[in-house]
Amino acid sequence: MDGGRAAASWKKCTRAAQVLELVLEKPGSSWAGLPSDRLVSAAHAVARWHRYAKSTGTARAGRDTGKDAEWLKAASLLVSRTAELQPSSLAAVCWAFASTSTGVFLPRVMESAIAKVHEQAAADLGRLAWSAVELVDVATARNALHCILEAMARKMASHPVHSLQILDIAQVAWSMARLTVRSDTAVALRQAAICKLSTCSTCDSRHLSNLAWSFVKLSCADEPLLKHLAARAVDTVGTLHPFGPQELSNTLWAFAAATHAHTMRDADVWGCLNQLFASAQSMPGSLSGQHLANILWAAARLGPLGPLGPLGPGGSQGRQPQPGTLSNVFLVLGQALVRGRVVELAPQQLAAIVWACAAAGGASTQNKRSGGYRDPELLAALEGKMACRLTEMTPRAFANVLWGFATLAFLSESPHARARLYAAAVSHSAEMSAQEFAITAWSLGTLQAVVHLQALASLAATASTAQLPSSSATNEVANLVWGLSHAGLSAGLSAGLSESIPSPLLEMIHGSIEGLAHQAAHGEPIDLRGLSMLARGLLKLSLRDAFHGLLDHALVSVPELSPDLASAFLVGATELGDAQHDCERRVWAHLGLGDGGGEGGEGGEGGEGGEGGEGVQKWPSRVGREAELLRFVQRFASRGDAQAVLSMVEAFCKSRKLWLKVAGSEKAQVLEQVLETLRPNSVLEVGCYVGFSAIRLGAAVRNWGGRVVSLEMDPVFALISREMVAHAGLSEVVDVRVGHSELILSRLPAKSFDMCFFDQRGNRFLEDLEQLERMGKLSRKAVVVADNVLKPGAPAFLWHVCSKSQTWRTLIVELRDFGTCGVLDWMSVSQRGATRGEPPRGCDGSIPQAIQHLAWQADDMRWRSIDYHVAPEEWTEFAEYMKTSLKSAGLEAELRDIRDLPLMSCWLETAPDRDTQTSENDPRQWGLAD
Ligand SMILES: C[S@@+](CC[C@H](N)C(=O)[O-])C[C@H]1O[C@@H](n2cnc3c(N)ncnc32)[C@H](O)[C@@H]1O
Repeated sequence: MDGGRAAASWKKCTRAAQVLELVLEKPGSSWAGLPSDRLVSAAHAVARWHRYAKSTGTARAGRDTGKDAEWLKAASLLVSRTAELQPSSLAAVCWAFASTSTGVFLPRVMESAIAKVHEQAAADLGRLAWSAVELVDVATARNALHCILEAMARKMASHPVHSLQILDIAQVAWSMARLTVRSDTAVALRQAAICKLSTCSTCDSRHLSNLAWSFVKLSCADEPLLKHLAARAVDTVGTLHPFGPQELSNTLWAFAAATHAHTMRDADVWGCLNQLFASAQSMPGSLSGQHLANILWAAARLGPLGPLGPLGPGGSQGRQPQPGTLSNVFLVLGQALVRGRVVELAPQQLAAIVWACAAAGGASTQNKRSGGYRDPELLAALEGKMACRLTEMTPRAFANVLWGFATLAFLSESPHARARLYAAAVSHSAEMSAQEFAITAWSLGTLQAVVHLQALASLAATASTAQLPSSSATNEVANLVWGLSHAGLSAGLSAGLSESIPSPLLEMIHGSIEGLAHQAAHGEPIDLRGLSMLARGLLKLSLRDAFHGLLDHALVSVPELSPDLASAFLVGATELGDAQHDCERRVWAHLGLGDGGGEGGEGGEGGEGGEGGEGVQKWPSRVGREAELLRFVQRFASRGDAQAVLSMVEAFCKSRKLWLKVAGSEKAQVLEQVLETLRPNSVLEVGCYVGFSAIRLGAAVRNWGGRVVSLEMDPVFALISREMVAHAGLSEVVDVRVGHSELILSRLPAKSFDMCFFDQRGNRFLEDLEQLERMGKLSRKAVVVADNVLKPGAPAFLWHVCSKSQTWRTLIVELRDFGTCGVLDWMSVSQRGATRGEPPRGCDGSIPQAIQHLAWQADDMRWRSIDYHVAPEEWTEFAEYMKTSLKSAGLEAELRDIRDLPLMSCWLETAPDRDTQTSENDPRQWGLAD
């Protein structure tokens, strides 16, 4: 408690203290001789003293009034005299009993007080309501409160609202919220509160926080109430009654939980919340674990557009965040937790904090994007505490914790601890709601907890229909299906898994697909991310009918397919090979893009005719500059001249001062060097974009009869690439395939690759590499070249190929990125089949925490660069941070001068050992024209 308030309370309590000493400590005091009104005053004084001692935490009284023999004597005397007491005395005695833990006497006096409820003044009704909460029997408490509310309603109807005090309103509303009593009186009370708040000059912070908390709990905190509360709260900050820890925690919780606060975005309300967060940051040591949990939850829930603004880059680059920012709230309060408060947390509070950390940047179960506050020390502390309380966690807490850990990509370093948490979550899944069940499936899939996912899948087989998502909840169905499908994929089981899908789940999937038409007809928003997850999940589970149904319905109901969804459809359409449904053509037509050029075909004839000419493709506006690039190339590079196409792409970037995400300049030299040295016959590229590097790879391997497969998840880019490749005269060498690597790697023709170029999202590098290895799609001495392994980075992949796996030998080359004002970057060149020395000690196969953290930061930065503009200086700072952090993990560039590149030829073992010589150059294996 702060000094100001303590002093004020002290003054009020001086008399109470005197009475206490006089009455309770005087030996031989005779209660029986006191008249009833004196007894009531004494009870009042004792209660006041008790409350004061409790709230200040001072045990000055050194006594627990609830057990004090003298007080108990007085209390029982009061009970025996209830018939003599006036209504207001009855209310005072109830209040005294409720305040002094002498609840055993409360029911009788309350009964008498309720019998005279209509004679009570408004202030007494407030006290009575407050006291009713202390009744042990909840039904009796609710009945009493209903009587009090009725009396209050009458009072409000017959008296001017001004006659009520804020305290009376707050007490009644608080009691309703605590006892979950719903009544129309709540609305009248809210109006009375608004009226009082608009006229009173200062308010006690306790009343404000109680009003906010209670009306939000009663679901009737409307916009005017929140605005008035915020205005009074701002006046209160800095007065004798500033917000203490409990008031801060309750008020911030209430504003975050009130749906209006999210939509109204009122500058005054935001200003008030900002001040309250600042107060919380100024007193981390006074906040209990519960307060910290509430405040962090509120900070996350108010979202990146909230009073504290978006989660800044501070956390992701090891910078100290600015005061008054969301990152700083998490930093300051997170440190308070790590420094000892975690031990106080109940399981639900632990779960709320993990959830808050993950949701802080705007991630939700619908949207896993950048952000989140990922402090490994805090997460490890929370996880450690949770490990001791697993049996007390509710199913909801498990779902929240797993979602948080999956979103923050936090895997405990102890496989044992991890497995215990997952197993406990699965064992509680039978009691989970549909939403929790679906989120748990998604989380276990993301965390790659294959064994536990399989256990969950078998539980889904016996789950009650109530537990499976309703078919209208597309997002939940998608989370569930995608999560389950991930178990199959990771375990290499995808085919045949469809048989183990329980029929209620199948019905639900079909129901949700059929619901699309209804959603579209009623103008309800369609969750495209959910649909693409569902499409990928169905494909991986080989649920052909459902996939077909989804495709058919989506083509009718979704006006614009997202690239992700369209590419999943195209992968599936090719696989279904269903001429009758003509799926592939319909998807391309839906994208407004002719027939998509077919597999490895020449693509649509491009731009010789110039803008608007016949046969010219009309590209979607989102690919404006890529379409312009294609027209530029078609216009200025001679057809069939691959080198000219490459030069024109670079010229286009220079002339337009544009940065295109292509591996040009020094990065191109690394590719050339590997190609020349290794002369690979079969090359796989993941991430084709506009085909720039695919053309470079194709032009090289054509010299020795090799082939290139290049994967692109965005169908429109894939089509542009095909046109670029065709213009370069390489359609017979380069096969551009549409699809996300997650889906398409397993669908590539049965052959192995001598060289791979990874240029997709860095955090997929490792997953894709492991999948290729599992499927035996790499030749024995295959080389994997990976781009952007410093900026934004691919730490988990680097750690795997440099430190963990014994089968890879890696050279890291430091160079300048193409077109970003020369920001530093790394490319890695890893060769398979070369054994290195002993594995690092203690290496049990799990990714070290420091690497996991860097991987998450890399992903965060990548998303930020997609969502917002990231300036070159910020990239430079990030690259430096990554470099230092990777160095601490033992990962460093060995080749720093691009002129030393020829040295690579000594390092690479040439003439890769090929496993499948026979089939490699059969064009039919590649889906290319003969
Ligand atoms: C950096 S660009 C590739 C540039 C290209 N390699 C070049 O140098 O010309 C990355 C591309 O990869 C695609 N992509 C990202 N993740 C992918 C994945 N998992 N599978 C297939 N394509 C992916 C993106 O759509 C994007 O077009």
